[in-house]
Amino acid sequence: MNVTWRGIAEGDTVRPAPTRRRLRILREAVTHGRPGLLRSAALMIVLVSLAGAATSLTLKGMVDGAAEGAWGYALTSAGIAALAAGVNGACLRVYGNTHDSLAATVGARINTETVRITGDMPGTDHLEHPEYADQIALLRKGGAPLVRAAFSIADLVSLAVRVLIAVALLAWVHPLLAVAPLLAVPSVLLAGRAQAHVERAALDAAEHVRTADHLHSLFTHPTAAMEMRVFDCADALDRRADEAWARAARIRLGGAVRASATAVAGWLVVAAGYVGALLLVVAEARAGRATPGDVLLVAQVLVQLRGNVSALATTTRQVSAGLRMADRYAWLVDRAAEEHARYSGTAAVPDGLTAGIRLEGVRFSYPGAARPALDGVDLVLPAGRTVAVVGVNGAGKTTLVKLLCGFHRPDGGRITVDGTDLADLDIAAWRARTSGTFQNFLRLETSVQHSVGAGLAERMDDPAAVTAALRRADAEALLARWPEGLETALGRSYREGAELSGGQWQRLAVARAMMHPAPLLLVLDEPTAALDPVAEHALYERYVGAAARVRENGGTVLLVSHRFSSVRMADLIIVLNGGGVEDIGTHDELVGRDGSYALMFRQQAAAFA
Ligand SMILES: Nc1ncnc2c1ncn2[C@@H]1O[C@H](COP(=O)(O)OP(=O)(O)OP(=O)(O)O)[C@@H](O)[C@H]1O
Repeated sequence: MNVTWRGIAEGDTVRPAPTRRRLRILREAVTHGRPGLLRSAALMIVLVSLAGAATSLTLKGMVDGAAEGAWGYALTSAGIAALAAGVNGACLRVYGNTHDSLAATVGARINTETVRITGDMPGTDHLEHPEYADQIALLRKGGAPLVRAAFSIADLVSLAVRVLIAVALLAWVHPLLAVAPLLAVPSVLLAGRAQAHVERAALDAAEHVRTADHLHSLFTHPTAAMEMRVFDCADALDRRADEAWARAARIRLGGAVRASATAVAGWLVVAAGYVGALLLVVAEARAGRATPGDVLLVAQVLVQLRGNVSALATTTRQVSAGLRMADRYAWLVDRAAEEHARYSGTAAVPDGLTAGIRLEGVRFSYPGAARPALDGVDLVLPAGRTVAVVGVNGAGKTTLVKLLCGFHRPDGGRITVDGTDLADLDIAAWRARTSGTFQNFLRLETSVQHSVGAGLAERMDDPAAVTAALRRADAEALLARWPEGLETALGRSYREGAELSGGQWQRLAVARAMMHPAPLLLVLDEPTAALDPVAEHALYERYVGAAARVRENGGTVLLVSHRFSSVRMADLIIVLNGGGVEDIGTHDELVGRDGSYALMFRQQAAAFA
C-alpha cells in the first residue's frame, strides 16, 4: 500500500465518503451516546409540526367565527390555538435540552476516539503533517456537528411533514398557491454551497490560527516567560500573533462573504414567491372568492413556510457540516488502516541477536523537505555492542534512531534485524524489545511510580522494578527528597506536585528506559544533554554498565551524543555528516585517521582542558 501521508502533503485531503458510510458513522456516533434521547427528540419535533398546523387552522376559525358573529366557535378556536402554542413551546424546550445533553456526551466520545485512533497508529509520519493537525483539530470538536446533523435529519422529516401540511392548506385556499413552496428549492440547494465556502475558509485559515495560538500560549508558559522577558520580545511576538489572527480573520471573512452572497441569491427567489402568493390571495378576497380568515391563513402559513424554508436551509447546512465531519472521521479511520497495513509484518522477533542490525542504502526524507535527512546509509550495528553516533547538528542522528525504532519507514533501502527486514517484523513485538530515551524526552506528570513505570507497562505498578530502574539511572537520590517517595506527584498539573529541574526530569526519562529487562535495542539519544558535564562521564559509564543485560542478549546500545569524552567508550563510533556515513571505527581508529572526528574530539578536549 502507498505511503499516503506523503500524499496528504500533495493535497490528498478529506474526500466525500459513500453516503451509506457517512450515515453509518453519523448513526453510530449519535446512538452510541443515548439512543432513547434521539427518539424522544424525534417525537418532540413531530409534535411541534402538528401543533403548528393546529395553530394556523384554529386562528382561521377564530377570525371567520368573529367575522360571522359565531362567538362560541371563535372562542373555542382561540382556546385551542393557545393550547397548541403552549404544546409547541414546551416541545421545543425539551427538544433543545435533549440536543445539548447529547452533544456533550457525543462530543466527549468523538474527542476520545480521535485521540485514540491517532495514538494507536504504529508510525509517527502523520504527526509531521500540518494538514493532519488541522483535520484532527476539527475532528476533536466534531461531536457537536455530528449531533446537530443527526437532529437535523430528524428535523428534515418533520419539516417535510410541515411543508406538506402547508401545501395542503394553501391549495385549499387556491390551487395555484400549492406551488409556492417549490420556490424554496434553490435556497436549500444554495445553503449547502454556502456552508462549503465557510468550511473551506476555516481550513485555509487553520495554519494562521495555529500560529497565533502558539504565540499567544507562550505568554502563559513559564519556560517561555523567562526568554520573553530577557529578550523583551513580548510585543513583537504579540504583533506577529495579531497579524496571524488578522490573516485568519480575513480568510474567514472572505468565506463568510461568499457564503452570504450564495445564500442571499436563494432568498431572493423565496421572497419573490412570498410576495406573489400574498398578492394572489388578496386579489381573491377582493373578488369575493376568499374570506378574511383565508387571507390570515395564507399570510400565517406563508410566514411559517418562510420559517420552515429558513429552517430547511439551516438544517441542510447542518446536515452537510455533519456529513463532512463524518467524511473527516472516515478519512482518519482509512488513514489509520493504511498506516496499520504499512506495519503489517508478522515475522517473529528473535530472543537474542547474533548478526545485529544492518542498514542497506537507507534513504529517508521528511515531508516537504528539500533534501533527504538520510541518504544511502550503509552500516552494521553489531550484536552485543555499544555503538555511538556522532555528527554536527542536522547530520541525521535522531532520524537514524527514529528509523531503527520503526517510527518512520525508509523511503529507500532497508533495515534488517538478524537478516529479517524490519518492515516484515511484527512491529508490536519489535517495540516490546526496544527501549530508550529521546532528545525531546517526555515529562510525564503523574506519580514517580507511574512516570518511571510507564517504561514497562506490565511492571508499571511494581515498586521494586521502579526502584531498580531509578538506581540504574542514578536517580535514586531524587527519591530521598520526596517524603511520599514513589507516590510523589510530579509537575505543575498537581497542586502539591514536585517541580523538577530539566536534568532531574531527564534522569527520570533514563530510568523509564531502564525499566526494560532485556531490550534488543536500547537508544540513549543525548541522555545527559540536560545534566552537568562533571557527572556526565560517570553517568555514561553507569548507563552503559546498566545496559550489560542488553549486550549479553546480543542487543545494541545506541548512544547519540555531542560529548566526545563520553562517546569514546563505545565499541564502535559512527560519524554521520549531511545524512550520510562519513566514517566508522573505534575511538582510536578514528583519531588515528585524523579526519573530522579527530578534529571535533581535539577541539572539545581543548575546550574542557
Ligand atoms: N520533523 C522534521 N521535519 C522536517 N525536517 C526535519 C524534521 N526533523 C529533522 N528534520 C531535518 O532532517 C535533518 C536531520 O535531522 P536530525 O534531527 O536527524 O539531525 P541530528 O543529527 O539529530 O541533529 P541534532 O544534533 O541537532 O539533534 C535536518 O536537516 C533537519 O532539519
